[in-house]
Amino acid sequence: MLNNMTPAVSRALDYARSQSSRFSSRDLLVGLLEEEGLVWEIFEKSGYQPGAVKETLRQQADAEFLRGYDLLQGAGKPFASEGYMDLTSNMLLFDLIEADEELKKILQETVGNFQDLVKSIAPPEMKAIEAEHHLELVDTPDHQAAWRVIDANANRVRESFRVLDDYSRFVLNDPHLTQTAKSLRHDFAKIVEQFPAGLVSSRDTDYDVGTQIQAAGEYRRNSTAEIAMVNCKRLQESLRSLEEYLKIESSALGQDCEQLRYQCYTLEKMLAVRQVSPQKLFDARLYVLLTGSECESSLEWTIKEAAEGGATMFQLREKNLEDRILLERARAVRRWTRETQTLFIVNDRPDIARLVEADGVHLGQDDMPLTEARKLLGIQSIIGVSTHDIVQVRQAIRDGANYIGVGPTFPSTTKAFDAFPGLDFVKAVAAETTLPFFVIGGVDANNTCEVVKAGGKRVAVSSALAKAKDPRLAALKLVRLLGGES
Ligand SMILES: Cc1ncc(COP(=O)(O)OP(=O)(O)O)c(N)n1
Ligand SMILES: Cc1nc(C(=O)O)sc1CCOP(=O)(O)O
Ligand SMILES: [Mg+2]
Repeated sequence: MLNNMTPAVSRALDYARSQSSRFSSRDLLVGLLEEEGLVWEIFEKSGYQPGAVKETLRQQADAEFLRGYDLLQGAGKPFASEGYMDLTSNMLLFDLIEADEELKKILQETVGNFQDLVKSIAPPEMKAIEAEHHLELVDTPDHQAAWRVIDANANRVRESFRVLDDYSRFVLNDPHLTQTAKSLRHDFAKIVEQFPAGLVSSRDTDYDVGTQIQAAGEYRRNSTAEIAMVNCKRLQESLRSLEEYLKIESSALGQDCEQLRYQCYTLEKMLAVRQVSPQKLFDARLYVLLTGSECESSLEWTIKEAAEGGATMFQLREKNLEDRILLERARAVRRWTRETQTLFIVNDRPDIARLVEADGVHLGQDDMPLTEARKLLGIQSIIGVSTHDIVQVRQAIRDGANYIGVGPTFPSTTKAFDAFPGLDFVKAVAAETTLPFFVIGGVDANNTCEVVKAGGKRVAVSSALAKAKDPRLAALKLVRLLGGES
């Protein structure tokens, strides 16, 4: 075996030992996957679901596998000739798969690309894999104390990430947020992989004066949303503490924690925006964009009729009015939307939205940036963003949009476009996020079924309602096609 092992391998070994004194190769592999670091990433890149692999392995009978100690005897041999000094987690993975036929068979039978997996860990490609670094554990009382703090906070960070992962996945059901939380968790695992191998020895729970002290209310939460927010704060505080105490050991790792903390603020913003958005936004199916001069009849009548037919959200989209007239019109629309108990969004203009106490503003890619508009309007206002590709969708989510417009889907008589991302874009957004999104651009009763088939649950329309002789009936039809109640 190579002379030393990296901290990740050492922790995997600790895990295997904790399972049984006669631990098996399976326990070692589960230990490597428990790290959620390099090995996890290798599995993921090879098309496996590492969490599922871990569960499959756990369910196997222990007797089928080789003894872990036997396997460790020769571990890393193929790599030693390449000049490697330490046994790293990907070397151990290679040895496990090479030596244990049972493990190999299970991995071949599990969904994923076994060939890719083997290729990515075979010795010649080793140099392409990010090297693991690790710090020395300096053995003075002060350093030991610092490492105790670091170890405790690393555990808090891992735990909080797990809570946020679960919230994004099981409460919000959101692929984009789940992926974001997971990728931050993996970034953190990469930082932890660089901690010294003997770190667990600085853990001293028996003498930890904090284990018996509980803050009042620590066991009481009122909602899953509160749990998520509390854990966002806990995560940030723990990262801050890590950042400080790591400065004694490695300024680079301290900076990594700082960067991660900033990314966690973004995650918090993305989660918080779901919680403050009014229920009416989640319930909205039909969103109507209106320009006074484009309405077949008066703006007031169109709003009231459309609301009777089931439209629950209106946007005042005036492109050519002087500010005084726009302000006056926006005030009137605010009155009518209050009367109909519908949401009112002003297009393009956060200042007008604020003055008339609208529910929010809609911003295009060339309008004021969302983050600036948020400063004017605050967290309680709805801010929607137009998106035309998936990169813009991801950015809008990161910036804290309450909803997005997704289009143009079909040719429109209201606005001319050169390109149409169309229904493929709708499908991509539906697979990416559970943030409310409105399919827009030429949507009417003739194509709403296609929108629904592509995964759209909400539409934003202009001419289909503004030009309708009977906006109430037109709204009713669209809402029915969307599968909602009118
Ligand atoms: C719901 C919704 N989606 C998209 C738009 C378009 O906004 P933008 O790209 O800024 O274009 P204009 O409407 O300002 O011409 C929208 N208004 N509403
Ligand atoms: C203003 C606007 N923005 C779009 C976008 O895709 O960003 S589509 C669009 C026009 C919507 O009107 P109609 O329903 O009459 O086509
Ligand atoms: Mg605009």
